Amino acid sequence: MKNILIDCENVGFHYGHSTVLEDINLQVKAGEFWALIGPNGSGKSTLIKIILGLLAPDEGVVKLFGKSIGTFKQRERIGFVSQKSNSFNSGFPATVLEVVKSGLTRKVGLFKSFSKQDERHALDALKIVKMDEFSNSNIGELSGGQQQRVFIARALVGEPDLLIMDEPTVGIDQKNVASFYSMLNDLNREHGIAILLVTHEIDLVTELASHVACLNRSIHFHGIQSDYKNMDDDDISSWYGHPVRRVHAPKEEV
Ligand SMILES: Nc1ncnc2c1ncn2[C@@H]1O[C@H](COP(=O)(O)OP(=O)(O)OP(=O)(O)O)[C@@H](O)[C@H]1O
Repeated sequence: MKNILIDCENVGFHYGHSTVLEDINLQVKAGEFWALIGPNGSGKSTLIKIILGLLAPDEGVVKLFGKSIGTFKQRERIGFVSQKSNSFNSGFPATVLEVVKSGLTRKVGLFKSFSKQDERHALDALKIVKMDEFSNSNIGELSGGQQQRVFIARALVGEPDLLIMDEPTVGIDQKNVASFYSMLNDLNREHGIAILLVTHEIDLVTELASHVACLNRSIHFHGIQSDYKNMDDDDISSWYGHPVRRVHAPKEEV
Protein backbone atom coordinates (compact mmCIF):
# COMPACT_ATOMS: atom_id res chain seq x y z
CA MET A 1 0.00 0.00 0.00
CA LYS A 2 1.24 3.51 -0.83
CA ASN A 3 2.41 5.72 2.05
CA ILE A 4 0.00 8.45 3.07
CA LEU A 5 1.90 11.77 2.99
CA ILE A 6 -0.96 14.13 3.91
CA ASP A 7 -3.96 13.01 5.90
CA CYS A 8 -6.64 15.58 6.78
CA GLU A 9 -9.34 14.15 9.01
CA ASN A 10 -12.50 16.20 9.59
CA VAL A 11 -10.57 19.47 9.44
CA GLY A 12 -12.47 22.67 10.20
CA PHE A 13 -11.26 26.27 10.41
CA HIS A 14 -12.86 29.63 11.21
CA TYR A 15 -11.66 33.21 10.91
CA GLY A 16 -13.60 34.79 13.79
CA HIS A 17 -17.26 33.82 13.25
CA SER A 18 -16.75 32.98 9.61
CA THR A 19 -16.38 29.27 8.77
CA VAL A 20 -13.76 28.88 6.05
CA LEU A 21 -13.26 25.10 6.09
CA GLU A 22 -15.72 22.45 7.17
CA ASP A 23 -15.23 18.71 7.60
CA ILE A 24 -12.29 18.38 5.19
CA ASN A 25 -11.17 14.80 4.57
CA LEU A 26 -8.32 14.45 2.13
CA GLN A 27 -5.46 11.99 1.70
CA VAL A 28 -2.47 12.51 -0.58
CA LYS A 29 -0.39 9.38 -1.12
CA ALA A 30 3.18 8.88 -2.37
CA GLY A 31 3.60 9.56 -6.08
CA GLU A 32 0.19 11.18 -6.59
CA PHE A 33 -0.34 14.52 -8.35
CA TRP A 34 -3.30 16.41 -6.86
CA ALA A 35 -4.90 19.54 -8.30
CA LEU A 36 -6.78 21.48 -5.59
CA ILE A 37 -9.32 23.68 -7.34
CA GLY A 38 -12.12 26.00 -6.23
CA PRO A 39 -13.42 29.54 -6.71
CA ASN A 40 -11.83 32.64 -5.13
CA GLY A 41 -12.13 32.67 -1.36
CA SER A 42 -13.06 28.97 -1.18
CA GLY A 43 -10.39 28.18 1.43
CA LYS A 44 -7.61 26.67 -0.72
CA SER A 45 -4.75 28.78 0.68
CA THR A 46 -6.11 28.37 4.21
CA LEU A 47 -6.04 24.59 3.82
CA ILE A 48 -2.47 24.74 2.50
CA LYS A 49 -1.44 26.88 5.51
CA ILE A 50 -2.99 24.30 7.84
CA ILE A 51 -1.16 21.45 6.06
CA LEU A 52 2.11 23.39 6.35
CA GLY A 53 1.49 23.95 10.07
CA LEU A 54 1.21 27.74 9.70
CA LEU A 55 -2.37 27.71 11.02
CA ALA A 56 -3.83 25.26 13.53
CA PRO A 57 -7.18 23.68 12.61
CA ASP A 58 -10.11 24.44 14.94
CA GLU A 59 -11.48 20.96 14.35
CA GLY A 60 -9.99 17.69 13.20
CA VAL A 61 -6.46 16.43 12.76
CA VAL A 62 -3.73 16.75 10.13
CA LYS A 63 -1.05 14.08 9.85
CA LEU A 64 2.07 14.38 7.72
CA PHE A 65 3.92 11.20 6.77
CA GLY A 66 1.88 9.35 9.41
CA LYS A 67 2.77 11.73 12.27
CA SER A 68 0.54 14.35 13.83
CA ILE A 69 1.63 17.78 12.67
CA GLY A 70 2.92 18.74 16.13
CA THR A 71 5.38 15.84 16.23
CA PHE A 72 6.39 15.86 12.55
CA LYS A 73 10.02 17.02 12.37
CA GLN A 74 11.21 16.04 8.87
CA ARG A 75 10.30 19.35 7.27
CA GLU A 76 12.81 18.79 4.44
CA ARG A 77 10.50 16.05 3.10
CA ILE A 78 8.11 18.81 2.01
CA GLY A 79 9.01 21.52 -0.51
CA PHE A 80 6.75 24.59 -0.77
CA VAL A 81 6.47 27.15 -3.55
CA SER A 82 3.99 30.00 -3.21
CA GLN A 83 2.52 32.44 -5.72
CA LYS A 84 4.48 35.28 -4.14
CA SER A 85 7.94 33.86 -4.82
CA ASN A 86 8.42 35.54 -8.17
CA SER A 87 8.77 39.07 -6.89
CA PHE A 88 12.46 40.03 -7.05
CA ASN A 89 13.36 43.28 -8.70
CA SER A 90 16.29 43.41 -11.08
CA GLY A 91 18.71 44.74 -8.47
CA PHE A 92 18.25 41.90 -5.98
CA PRO A 93 21.81 40.88 -5.02
CA ALA A 94 21.74 37.07 -5.20
CA THR A 95 22.65 34.62 -7.92
CA VAL A 96 20.40 31.77 -8.99
CA LEU A 97 22.81 29.26 -7.42
CA GLU A 98 22.78 31.14 -4.09
CA VAL A 99 18.98 31.16 -4.04
CA VAL A 100 18.88 27.40 -4.66
CA LYS A 101 21.54 26.71 -2.01
CA SER A 102 19.47 28.67 0.52
CA GLY A 103 17.07 25.70 0.33
CA LEU A 104 19.74 23.69 2.16
CA THR A 105 19.98 26.06 5.13
CA ARG A 106 17.80 23.85 7.29
CA LYS A 107 20.15 20.90 6.66
CA VAL A 108 23.46 22.77 6.76
CA GLY A 109 22.69 25.28 9.55
CA LEU A 110 22.24 29.01 9.36
CA PHE A 111 25.82 30.14 9.95
CA LYS A 112 27.71 27.21 8.39
CA SER A 113 29.18 27.40 4.91
CA PHE A 114 28.06 25.21 2.04
CA SER A 115 30.26 22.31 0.90
CA LYS A 116 31.20 21.38 -2.67
CA GLN A 117 28.63 18.58 -2.42
CA ASP A 118 25.90 21.09 -1.49
CA GLU A 119 26.86 23.07 -4.57
CA ARG A 120 26.60 19.94 -6.74
CA HIS A 121 23.15 19.19 -5.29
CA ALA A 122 22.05 22.75 -6.08
CA LEU A 123 23.31 22.44 -9.67
CA ASP A 124 21.55 19.06 -10.04
CA ALA A 125 18.30 20.66 -8.86
CA LEU A 126 18.78 23.45 -11.41
CA LYS A 127 19.32 20.85 -14.15
CA ILE A 128 16.03 19.17 -13.28
CA VAL A 129 14.15 22.43 -13.83
CA LYS A 130 16.31 23.21 -16.91
CA MET A 131 17.83 26.35 -15.38
CA ASP A 132 21.45 25.22 -14.88
CA GLU A 133 22.75 27.56 -17.60
CA PHE A 134 21.52 30.50 -15.47
CA SER A 135 23.29 29.44 -12.27
CA ASN A 136 25.47 32.58 -12.13
CA SER A 137 22.76 35.00 -13.27
CA ASN A 138 21.22 37.48 -10.90
CA ILE A 139 17.81 36.17 -9.78
CA GLY A 140 16.20 39.58 -10.34
CA GLU A 141 17.15 39.54 -14.03
CA LEU A 142 15.05 36.46 -14.80
CA SER A 143 11.45 36.37 -16.03
CA GLY A 144 8.67 35.42 -13.59
CA GLY A 145 8.49 31.91 -15.09
CA GLN A 146 12.27 31.42 -14.81
CA GLN A 147 12.22 32.67 -11.19
CA GLN A 148 9.50 30.17 -10.32
CA ARG A 149 11.62 27.35 -11.82
CA VAL A 150 14.48 28.49 -9.57
CA PHE A 151 12.13 28.36 -6.57
CA ILE A 152 11.11 24.85 -7.54
CA ALA A 153 14.84 23.98 -7.63
CA ARG A 154 15.26 25.51 -4.15
CA ALA A 155 12.40 23.33 -2.95
CA LEU A 156 13.93 20.27 -4.67
CA VAL A 157 17.46 20.63 -3.31
CA GLY A 158 16.38 19.18 0.05
CA GLU A 159 15.12 16.11 -1.91
CA PRO A 160 11.50 16.32 -0.79
CA ASP A 161 8.96 13.52 -1.28
CA LEU A 162 6.18 16.06 -1.61
CA LEU A 163 5.95 19.43 -3.32
CA ILE A 164 3.14 21.80 -2.31
CA MET A 165 2.44 24.77 -4.56
CA ASP A 166 -0.08 27.58 -4.15
CA GLU A 167 -0.82 29.05 -7.58
CA PRO A 168 2.80 28.97 -8.73
CA THR A 169 1.99 30.29 -12.21
CA VAL A 170 0.65 33.66 -11.06
CA GLY A 171 2.77 36.24 -12.88
CA ILE A 172 4.04 33.78 -15.49
CA ASP A 173 3.19 34.77 -19.04
CA GLN A 174 0.71 32.44 -20.70
CA LYS A 175 3.12 31.03 -23.29
CA ASN A 176 5.39 29.68 -20.52
CA VAL A 177 2.63 28.24 -18.33
CA ALA A 178 2.26 25.02 -20.37
CA SER A 179 6.01 24.28 -20.25
CA PHE A 180 6.00 25.00 -16.49
CA TYR A 181 3.27 22.39 -16.00
CA SER A 182 5.04 19.92 -18.23
CA MET A 183 8.11 20.30 -15.96
CA LEU A 184 5.88 19.51 -12.95
CA ASN A 185 4.63 16.46 -14.80
CA ASP A 186 8.24 15.25 -15.27
CA LEU A 187 8.98 15.84 -11.58
CA ASN A 188 6.02 13.71 -10.68
CA ARG A 189 6.43 10.90 -13.25
CA GLU A 190 10.22 10.67 -13.59
CA HIS A 191 11.32 11.66 -10.09
CA GLY A 192 8.31 10.22 -8.23
CA ILE A 193 7.66 13.42 -6.27
CA ALA A 194 4.09 13.76 -5.04
CA ILE A 195 2.49 17.12 -5.85
CA LEU A 196 -0.33 19.10 -4.28
CA LEU A 197 -1.04 22.06 -6.54
CA VAL A 198 -3.54 24.86 -5.92
CA THR A 199 -4.63 26.31 -9.22
CA HIS A 200 -7.29 28.21 -11.12
CA GLU A 201 -6.08 26.78 -14.43
CA ILE A 202 -8.43 23.88 -14.17
CA ASP A 203 -8.42 22.72 -17.78
CA LEU A 204 -4.64 22.62 -18.10
CA VAL A 205 -3.91 21.06 -14.76
CA THR A 206 -6.66 18.51 -14.59
CA GLU A 207 -5.17 16.99 -17.79
CA LEU A 208 -1.92 16.39 -15.89
CA ALA A 209 -3.02 15.64 -12.34
CA SER A 210 -3.74 12.07 -11.30
CA HIS A 211 -6.28 13.30 -8.72
CA VAL A 212 -8.53 16.33 -8.31
CA ALA A 213 -10.05 17.87 -5.18
CA CYS A 214 -12.79 20.48 -5.56
CA LEU A 215 -13.06 22.78 -2.54
CA ASN A 216 -15.60 25.41 -1.62
CA ARG A 217 -15.58 25.52 2.19
CA SER A 218 -16.09 21.73 2.11
CA ILE A 219 -14.76 19.18 -0.34
CA HIS A 220 -17.36 18.74 -3.12
CA PHE A 221 -15.44 16.10 -5.02
CA HIS A 222 -12.18 14.29 -4.57
CA GLY A 223 -10.96 11.42 -6.61
CA ILE A 224 -9.13 10.28 -9.69
CA GLN A 225 -8.85 12.47 -12.76
CA SER A 226 -11.11 10.33 -14.99
CA ASP A 227 -13.98 10.52 -12.47
CA TYR A 228 -13.55 14.31 -12.33
CA LYS A 229 -13.66 14.49 -16.13
CA ASN A 230 -16.84 12.40 -16.20
CA MET A 231 -18.61 14.83 -13.88
CA ASP A 232 -21.30 17.00 -15.34
CA ASP A 233 -20.34 20.67 -15.97
CA ASP A 234 -23.63 21.68 -14.30
CA ASP A 235 -22.66 19.81 -11.09
CA ILE A 236 -19.30 21.58 -11.03
CA SER A 237 -20.98 24.95 -11.72
CA SER A 238 -23.41 24.47 -8.81
CA TRP A 239 -20.67 24.29 -6.17
CA TYR A 240 -18.33 26.67 -8.03
CA GLY A 241 -21.02 29.39 -7.83
CA HIS A 242 -20.83 30.38 -11.51
CA PRO A 243 -21.09 28.51 -14.82
CA VAL A 244 -18.06 26.33 -15.54
CA ARG A 245 -17.56 24.86 -19.01
CA ARG A 246 -14.53 22.65 -19.14
CA VAL A 247 -12.53 22.31 -22.35
CA HIS A 248 -11.58 18.69 -22.92
CA ALA A 249 -8.48 17.99 -24.99
CA PRO A 250 -9.06 15.55 -27.84
CA LYS A 251 -8.19 12.03 -26.61
CA GLU A 252 -5.12 11.57 -28.87
CA GLU A 253 -3.52 14.78 -27.53
CA VAL A 254 -3.75 13.80 -23.87
N1 LIG B 1 -6.15 36.49 7.69
C1 LIG B 1 -7.46 36.41 7.40
N2 LIG B 1 -8.37 36.95 8.24
C2 LIG B 1 -9.70 36.87 7.99
N3 LIG B 1 -10.21 36.25 6.92
C3 LIG B 1 -9.36 35.70 6.05
C4 LIG B 1 -7.94 35.75 6.23
N4 LIG B 1 -7.34 35.10 5.21
C5 LIG B 1 -8.34 34.66 4.40
N5 LIG B 1 -9.55 35.02 4.89
C6 LIG B 1 -10.85 34.70 4.31
O1 LIG B 1 -10.99 33.28 4.30
C7 LIG B 1 -11.63 32.86 3.10
C8 LIG B 1 -10.76 31.84 2.39
O2 LIG B 1 -9.57 32.48 1.95
P1 LIG B 1 -8.43 31.70 1.17
O3 LIG B 1 -7.34 32.67 0.91
O4 LIG B 1 -8.11 30.46 1.89
O5 LIG B 1 -9.19 31.32 -0.21
P2 LIG B 1 -8.60 30.84 -1.60
O6 LIG B 1 -9.49 29.74 -2.08
O7 LIG B 1 -7.16 30.52 -1.47
O8 LIG B 1 -8.81 32.14 -2.48
P3 LIG B 1 -8.10 32.63 -3.85
O9 LIG B 1 -8.39 31.59 -4.88
O10 LIG B 1 -8.78 33.91 -4.14
O11 LIG B 1 -6.63 32.78 -3.55
C9 LIG B 1 -11.91 34.10 2.29
O12 LIG B 1 -13.24 34.50 2.54
C10 LIG B 1 -10.95 35.12 2.86
O13 LIG B 1 -11.48 36.42 2.75
